[in-house]
Amino acid sequence: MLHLCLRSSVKSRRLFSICSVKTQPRTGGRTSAGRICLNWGQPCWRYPLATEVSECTSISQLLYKSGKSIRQCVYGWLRGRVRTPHTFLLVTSPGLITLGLQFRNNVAHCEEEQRCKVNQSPQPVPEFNWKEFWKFLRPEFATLIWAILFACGAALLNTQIPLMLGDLMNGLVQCLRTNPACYLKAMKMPAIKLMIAYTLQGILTCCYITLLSRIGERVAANLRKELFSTLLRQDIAFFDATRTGQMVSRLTNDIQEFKSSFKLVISQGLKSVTQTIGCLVSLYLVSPKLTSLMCLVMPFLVGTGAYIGSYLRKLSQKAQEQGHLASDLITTLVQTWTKELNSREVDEASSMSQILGFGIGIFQGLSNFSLNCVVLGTICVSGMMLAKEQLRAGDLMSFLVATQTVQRSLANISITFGQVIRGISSGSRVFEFLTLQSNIPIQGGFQIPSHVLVGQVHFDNIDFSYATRPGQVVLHNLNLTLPASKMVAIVGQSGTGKSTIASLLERFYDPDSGIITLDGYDIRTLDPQWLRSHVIGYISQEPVLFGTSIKENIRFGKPDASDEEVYEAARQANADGFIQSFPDGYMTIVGERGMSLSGGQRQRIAIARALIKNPCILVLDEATSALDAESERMVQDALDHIQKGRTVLVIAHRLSSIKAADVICVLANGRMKEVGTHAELMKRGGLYAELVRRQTSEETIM
Ligand SMILES: Nc1ncnc2c1ncn2[C@@H]1O[C@H](COP(=O)(O)OP(=O)(O)OP(=O)(O)O)[C@@H](O)[C@H]1O
Repeated sequence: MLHLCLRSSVKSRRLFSICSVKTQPRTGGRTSAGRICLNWGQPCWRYPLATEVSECTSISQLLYKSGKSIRQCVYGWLRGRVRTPHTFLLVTSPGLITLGLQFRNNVAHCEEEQRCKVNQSPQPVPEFNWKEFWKFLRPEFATLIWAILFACGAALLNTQIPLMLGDLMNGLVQCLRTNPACYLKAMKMPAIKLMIAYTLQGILTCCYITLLSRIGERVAANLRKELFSTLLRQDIAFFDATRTGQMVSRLTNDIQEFKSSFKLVISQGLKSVTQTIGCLVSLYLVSPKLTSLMCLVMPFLVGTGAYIGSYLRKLSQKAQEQGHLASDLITTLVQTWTKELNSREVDEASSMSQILGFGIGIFQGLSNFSLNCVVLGTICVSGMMLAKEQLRAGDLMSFLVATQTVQRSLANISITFGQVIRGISSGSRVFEFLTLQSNIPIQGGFQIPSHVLVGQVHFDNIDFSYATRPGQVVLHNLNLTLPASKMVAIVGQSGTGKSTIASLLERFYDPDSGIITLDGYDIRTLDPQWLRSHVIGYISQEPVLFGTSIKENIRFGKPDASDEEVYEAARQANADGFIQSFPDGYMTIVGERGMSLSGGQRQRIAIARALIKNPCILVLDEATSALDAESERMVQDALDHIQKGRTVLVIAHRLSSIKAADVICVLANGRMKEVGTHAELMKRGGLYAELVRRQTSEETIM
């Protein structure tokens, strides 16, 4: 068995397309029938050469014939005559090896990024929802097909341009050798062809980039709108469990990343793959010998570059983290101005950045050096071939331009691989939120006609825990009745579940067991939107005002309210006086979250907002506890005034404000401990009496 490799002294130019040949030698260097092995490292493709080999008289003849045979095979395959993937693999395998290396590096890098993200938040990355993606892509599908066609067209033209350049050069050399006067004539046709190719390529590039950006932007805008309305439809339990930053990140970063990846995969990925394959075939057709040399060198160079690149990326990530640490420290120091800026973190960040700079310098220097060596090597080898007339000057030019196109395309494919993985992760996160279903619908259900609505509420054997803390039972077997048009107060120590009762009544959450009824109807059968916007008026300790005018803030309670209704609600809430005293009156802008108003003024606007919907049930959740004595008196006056004729649930810390309640319920550890009027509970001398006694003595001390 004879093994010959590329570095053999055989001179035939066609032999460089083969890596090894295995034959059965006869005597005297003659060969018998055998196989030629197209071998790139490991034995892989075998191409039988029985007839030709049997005619060979020497190894060199055999090699010559085998090279020719493979070339014929390539041409044959290109013309669709030979149905074998062997030759295709021969041409593309070095590229595939290179891509494999780069892909491995990119995947490793992305996995690392993923691990970092996972470390920050223990959420696993969900699966990409192709069905959901298709819903958004379908309206743009026709445009997408055009974009793909244009991108492939541009790529195919790119593969032809080096060959055209070669033709131009060959024509030119030929003309200068034979008859320099015919220079213009010789140049004309190839130059026109090239011009057409350049123009077409430019138009196609412009078309596919425009179309892709149109598709990307439309899909992203639709995703954003749909995601936003899906988030709005979620119940409060979802917002308890999800960080605001996480939602904002999905609405902005993830959609942005997904859009960029989508565009990049079509524009760069598709184009680069087409260009790489096309140019490799062109290279082989121009010179199999030079192509084989290139294919030996390139995987090594690109692979090494990819390894160094991934090391530099890691280094850059570390330098960035160190930079963040240093800037956090600087922020702290700037806030306090206490210490000298003489820290290890800052020095560490500086030295890491310097190492990174050194690494980048080495990398760039090495890549410039090696790529220039490749060009020089190609010119040297091709110079010999030129001298022996095995190659023409134009072929050399085609070869160099096509090699550069392949290099660029391989680099782009490598970037695209990483981007695909990042895009799929971002898309998965977006679609995960898009397909969320709320446990409590935002609207839909029965609405009790207003003429029969009396506002009697009953909590029957309620058990409840928050989903985010399933181990902590907040309400145990709670029974509570809010009689129609009466005032019920709930008191108890902090954290006993008072506000939770109000949240259950508004149906922000559903109880784990038990049932809450309004006029005998289970509130789960009622329309939640109607319940919140027409039946219940909720006034909390910290009212939320929007950064718009006072009038709009009040009207928020009833969007179709007339100006007169707004003024009437403000009068009932004791707010009209101070609003009129402002230069802009009802058009006064309240500032972000109402910060340009006092606490008492904010609270009275919130009361007016609750009143404008004329609710049948009023929930006052520590509505006056954040106010000073004067503001509290004014707000309390407003509250006393508006409570008449409504069912009122008061949650209060200041027990003096609920003495007049029809029923006072004392809650401890989520259980109802005492129920009665102020007088009854004081007489009983239990928990309520103890709370009153403690609060009175605290107030006396103050
Ligand atoms: N969204 C939530 N997720 C998880 N646990 C919660 C949530 N809201 C309240 N809790 C917990 O439920 C328990 C009852 O809270 P709740 O706000 O109902 O108490 P409270 O009696 O109104 O207290 P305070 O008088 O201080 O307002 C507390 O232990 C609280 O930590």
